[in-house]
Amino acid sequence: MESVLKKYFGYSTFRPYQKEIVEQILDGRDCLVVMATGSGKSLCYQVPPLVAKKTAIVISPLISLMQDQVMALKQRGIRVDYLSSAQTDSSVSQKAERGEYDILYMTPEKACVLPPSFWSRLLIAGICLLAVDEAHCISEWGHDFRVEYKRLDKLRNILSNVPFVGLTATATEKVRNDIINSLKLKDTYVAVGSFDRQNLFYGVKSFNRGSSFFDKLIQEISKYVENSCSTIIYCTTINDVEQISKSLHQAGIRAGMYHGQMANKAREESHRSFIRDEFLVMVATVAFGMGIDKPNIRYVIHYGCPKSLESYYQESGRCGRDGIASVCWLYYSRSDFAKADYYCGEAHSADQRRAIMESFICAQHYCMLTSCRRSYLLNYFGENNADRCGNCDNCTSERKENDMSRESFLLMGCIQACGGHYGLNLPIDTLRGSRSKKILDAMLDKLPFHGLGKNLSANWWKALAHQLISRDYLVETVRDMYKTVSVSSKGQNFLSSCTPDHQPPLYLVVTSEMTGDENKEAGEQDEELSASAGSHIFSQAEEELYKMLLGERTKLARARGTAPYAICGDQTLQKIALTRPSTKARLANIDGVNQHLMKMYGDQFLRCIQLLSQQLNLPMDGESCTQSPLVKKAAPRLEKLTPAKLEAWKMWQEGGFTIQRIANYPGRAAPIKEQTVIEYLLEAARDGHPFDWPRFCVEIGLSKEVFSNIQEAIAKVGKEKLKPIKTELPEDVTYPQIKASLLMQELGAGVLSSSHPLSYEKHRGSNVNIDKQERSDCLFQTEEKHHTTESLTSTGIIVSSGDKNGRTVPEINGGSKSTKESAPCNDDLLIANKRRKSNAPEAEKVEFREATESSILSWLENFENGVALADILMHFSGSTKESIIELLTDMEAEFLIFRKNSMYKVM
Ligand SMILES: Nc1ncnc2c1ncn2[C@@H]1O[C@H](COP(=O)(O)OP(=O)(O)OP(=O)(O)O)[C@@H](O)[C@H]1O
Repeated sequence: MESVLKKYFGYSTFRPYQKEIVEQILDGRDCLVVMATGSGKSLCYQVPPLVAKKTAIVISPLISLMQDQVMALKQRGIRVDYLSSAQTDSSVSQKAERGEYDILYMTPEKACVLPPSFWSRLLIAGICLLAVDEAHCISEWGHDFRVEYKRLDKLRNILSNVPFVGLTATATEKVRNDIINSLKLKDTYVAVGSFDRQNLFYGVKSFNRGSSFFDKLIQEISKYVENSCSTIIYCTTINDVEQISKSLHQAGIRAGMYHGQMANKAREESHRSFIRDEFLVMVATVAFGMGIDKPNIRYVIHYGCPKSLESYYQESGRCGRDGIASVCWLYYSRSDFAKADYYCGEAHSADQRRAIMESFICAQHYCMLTSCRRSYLLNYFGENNADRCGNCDNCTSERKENDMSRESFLLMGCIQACGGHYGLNLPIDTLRGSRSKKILDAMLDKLPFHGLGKNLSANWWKALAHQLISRDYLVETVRDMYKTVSVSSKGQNFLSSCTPDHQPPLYLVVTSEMTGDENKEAGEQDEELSASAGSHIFSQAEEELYKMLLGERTKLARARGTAPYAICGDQTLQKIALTRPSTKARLANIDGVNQHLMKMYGDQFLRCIQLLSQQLNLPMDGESCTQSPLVKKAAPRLEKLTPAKLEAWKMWQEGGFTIQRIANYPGRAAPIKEQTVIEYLLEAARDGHPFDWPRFCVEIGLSKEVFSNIQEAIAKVGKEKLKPIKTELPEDVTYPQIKASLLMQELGAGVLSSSHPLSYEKHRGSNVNIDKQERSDCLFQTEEKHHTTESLTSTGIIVSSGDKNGRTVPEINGGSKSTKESAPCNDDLLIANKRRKSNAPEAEKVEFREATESSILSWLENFENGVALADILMHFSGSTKESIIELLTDMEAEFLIFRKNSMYKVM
């Protein structure tokens, strides 16, 4: 599976859940996959056909979406096509029947009208799965119901033994059950991932439509365009789409339009040009939503409050799908909130109308929120999250708070006095002393609150009301088409502790609506983020190189008639700009570089990298930054390490040596302490050098349990001093373990994300010499457990020592001796032995083996999880180090092997 992943997609690791899902599908099990937008659901159905060498059928709701996917997959060397009314090539169907495709996309309409003979022939040729993408369309409870989806159950009878897979990014419990029932899924493996899109910044602003707002918006968008970043502006009306497009054109920004009243051809053309980066801004209605799969959209603007949080999540989910930090701003004005009637017009029943109203109210609350936006969004989808995400406007900006106890008392008191029968307008008008007919008829002018709030604007009071709603002092209830506002029990408690002269303090945020600064801050906050998607990880020259590479990729794509992102992703180009590989092997090892890319454009890329790097005076094969460039928070310091530290780090990270081996390395004048080696390594990690945390945790015995104990101790006594932390912990917890935990905490997202419970479950086994029990609960575990220590004792041992040049020289040790007794410096061999599959040859015979392409390949095949360079050198001791490395390099460039975490594996 991993070989397929690297070979076709260029990635060396699966994202959370992907591997499990692929395994289940390959086992023939039905699956329901509910994972965030952009989380990589497609890969779950794209990998199995390449592993099983049978066709995958994918049902997809939109022709344009299928065409995009087909275009991108073809660039990966995958045999793929689609069937729909738009398909002009009549041979596709026959080729499909002969099993000539890895993946065949089709619309639900097409799937339902294909004759039984098509399916029986395909069954004979071999089908490995039927995937239903955007599966929420099957449910009337979903926000995008499509009646044709309901008829897909017919296929279940025809393809009774083929695993069915439903995939969606938005599905409530009700919708999930609907999908399972409608598709007749059996014994379903349900994978529900987090909805959190960590790389997205969420922000909201209220605004006044007008030229000053437009000017600011255009300035903002220009910055993205200058940095070759794509933007989508979602509007709620066609009128807005046209007006904004016009303003952009007048400002000299090329932008496309997409809405329901455009002719099909014009819409397709617009979509096509955007996907191909022919223009970088798309102004659209929600018609341009589901399935838009351009990975490098950096900015999504909502111009007006969306109709529901579901659609907001879907549309903002088009942003940053490649995982690079991206920005979503929502601009709303109060007039948007009056659109409830308009949206309710779509309803077919009273229930549906209520559901639409409720969704719309939640979207309004999202707009007015003063607390963490991500937390609110995730809660809405039933997921708990920390109170503050640190990556939304409410978490990042310093908000001024004032004591608004008197105003809250007046507003809640007035709402209460009005009997809780009205929406917000009437109580607020009463407070502001209105003498309108409605107020006089209801005798609200007789209330003691009448006129007490006339010094503040109606919008000010509404902004206060929304804060009180979001803090549960007030509740909104939908009755038929109307909503009413009343005081909650929390609000009652507050009121009962108030007198007209005294109210307990109630600090609330002073929002821009309260200060009347609506347009002042439009888009200002993300200025830093918008400057350039990758600028924080680049030097100036590297940034220049990155932009040049983007340009070269565009040229290449135009020449091939495809989209630039289909050649390779922005993230891959970022890594190329950072590392500037000089050889095919180094280029091939970059995440996102697949075999097809190497074959088609490898030489061209290498020439271009070399030329541009020379122009910019950048050395080739620069230091790579493995801290994810996606999350802005953890930018590496990359300070210079002393030679001793750098050497230790290189031996460990690149050479695959253990800490013990480095401490006792024979080439050293005198051994150093293992603890010193650990310090060196931690320093390298802190300085942003690539670092294999899972292996490190295994080596220092930092289990999940120890890690959480240390976290608890830190929470209790702080992190300033080590001693108090140590005192809090059981005696066997070591200082290195504490230091490593502190550093992991400090480095944050990039490191700790891998401690997700699932990745912990996934990473079993170990490649170092610690006992079985210890290994079983390590925090980060990287390898499968194939061998126990016991099985090693029967193995013949080669003890390695090194000559002055660091070359390994084999020595013979008795075949029956225990590993532990036999050698202080045989860790590398232990690594290899432990990784060997149970059917691997029993004993190492001491021979001076020669390395050839085939001898290396056939030996590596015995090691499912790969072999470190040191092991390979030791095993093929009949060849020189240089010749072995040259061979490995060639094989890597040819995609015969691949290197992951310093281990070489057969592809
Ligand atoms: N294991 C991986 N490593 C790196 N990138 C990946 C991996 N899996 C998927 N991706 C990339 O993530 C991006 C989003 O993936 P994909 O289109 O499958 O998302 P999705 O979950 O189907 O989203 P949506 O529901 O919004 O359509 C793609 O550019 C894809 O190539």
